[in-house]
Amino acid sequence: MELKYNNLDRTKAYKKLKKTKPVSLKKVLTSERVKEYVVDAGAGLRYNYAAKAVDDKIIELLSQLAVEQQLVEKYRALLSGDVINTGEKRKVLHHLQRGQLAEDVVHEGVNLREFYVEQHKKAAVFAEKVHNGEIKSQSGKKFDTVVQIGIGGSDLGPRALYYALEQYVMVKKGALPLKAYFISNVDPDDAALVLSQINVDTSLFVLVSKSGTTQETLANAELVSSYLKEKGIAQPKKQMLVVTSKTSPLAKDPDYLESFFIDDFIGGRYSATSPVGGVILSLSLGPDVFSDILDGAHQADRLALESNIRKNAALLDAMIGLYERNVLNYPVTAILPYSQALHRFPAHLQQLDMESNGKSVNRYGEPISYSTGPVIFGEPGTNGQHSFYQLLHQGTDIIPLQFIGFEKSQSGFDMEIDGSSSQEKLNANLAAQIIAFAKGRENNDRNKNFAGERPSSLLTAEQLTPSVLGALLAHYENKVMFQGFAWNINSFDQEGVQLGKILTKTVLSKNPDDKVLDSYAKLLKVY
Ligand SMILES: O=P(O)(O)OC[C@H]1O[C@H](O)[C@H](O)[C@@H](O)[C@@H]1O
Repeated sequence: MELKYNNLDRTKAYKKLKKTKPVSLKKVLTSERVKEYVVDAGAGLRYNYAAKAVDDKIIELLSQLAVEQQLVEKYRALLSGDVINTGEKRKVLHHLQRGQLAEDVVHEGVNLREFYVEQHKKAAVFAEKVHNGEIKSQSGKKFDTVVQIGIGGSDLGPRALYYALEQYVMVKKGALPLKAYFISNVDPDDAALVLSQINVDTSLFVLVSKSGTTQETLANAELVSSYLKEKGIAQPKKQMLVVTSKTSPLAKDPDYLESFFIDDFIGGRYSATSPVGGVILSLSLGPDVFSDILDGAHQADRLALESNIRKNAALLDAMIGLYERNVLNYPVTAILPYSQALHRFPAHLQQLDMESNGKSVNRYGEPISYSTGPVIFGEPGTNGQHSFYQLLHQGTDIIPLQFIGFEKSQSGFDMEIDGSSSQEKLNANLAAQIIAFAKGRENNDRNKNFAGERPSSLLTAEQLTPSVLGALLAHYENKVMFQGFAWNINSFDQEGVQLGKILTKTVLSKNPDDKVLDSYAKLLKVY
């Protein structure tokens, strides 16, 4: 099928959506709807949209929009290796890291699925050798710690996934194969704190940079190397692994203990299921756990091919999000996991969503006249309830909410206090919030009045397991992708991060040609 890339405001369905009347949650949210408005999101994850301000008519128009913008067809084209990242003229192949859904993608004579599988296997074999003591530290000891040095996509996804499963693996395996730490910020206090907490003699370091040129990561690698030398480790690179692309300056250095490769077709924020996440997660949690994450992600990727919007959780979530952004004009979306293990997951989604869809030009570089990606933020519940929920309930803006919740805890550590377990209390809070936001409560005292009509969705599963986590990760990646297609933007480049990098260089050269920049640099004692 021939693909057409049209701006959102040129579609018929969008014009019809603009004319629809808002749906009242107080009227439509029934217990039947809670049971019916559910879609399988893969690996036991379910997307419940009963408390979203949509009805059958709006969903039908969202479905028409998805058809008109050829969203699933564009996803298929992406899977087949089309150059979807038009800005950088690149294929977009993160899905291929976790399984094949289209014909082989061959680039310059290389079957890329085979290349990705080979790198995953290499990471698994390496991790096993570290775990069984075949690969030891320079002083002949077994490694017990792994530290990732990377930033942005080379940090946020892997870090969020590690914390999401740390407890789960400790309970399942009795102990973590290796404990993981992360150094990302060029703020020297970040590295200092991590280094003060570990035994460097038994620590492996994973230097992760797709480009191999990121200032913060290279500075931290040097900082760590010199610290290791100070601590008597003669060859720091022999305790360091590299994850990078084959074309990066880091790829050529044979002194590192081992190197793992990705390619230009895996965007940083989409790289958690590549060796960027795979090396540290295989070392810290085990290759079996990483493989289950890939499996869950693949299940979600497969479901995202479904053309019926009511059976395609990522597509439905994407289109409801678009309706909230472009028709209801809500500028922010909150991610609220009722799971402490997901405490870094909103931070990952901030990059995933905002770096992908924070764009003002279409894929051809032409200005667009409608809103694109929302501001994303979030914190786990119930902590957030005691922090910013005041604004969510009674603030002047309506902020759509994305709840995430699980029936069971990961640890099983719990007891009944005042007639309920802590897990029951957690989920009672979650259920209560959904209703409080949707239905509100009238009070003659305006200060105590809850207007309600604040929409939310709920992603839920029995437990946060590796495969559920993989499905959750892929669900959001695919949601962001579908929204980008619908807005006709390129979700896979990030030119917006460049200007700051360029100006930083001019400051560090101690001679910026902008006088105001010079004043700020002096104020901050850069020179
Ligand atoms: O992996 P690297 O090449 O070091 O890149 C790390 C990060 O830095 C860049 O500035 C981009 O904004 C991110 O998308 C990227 O993930």
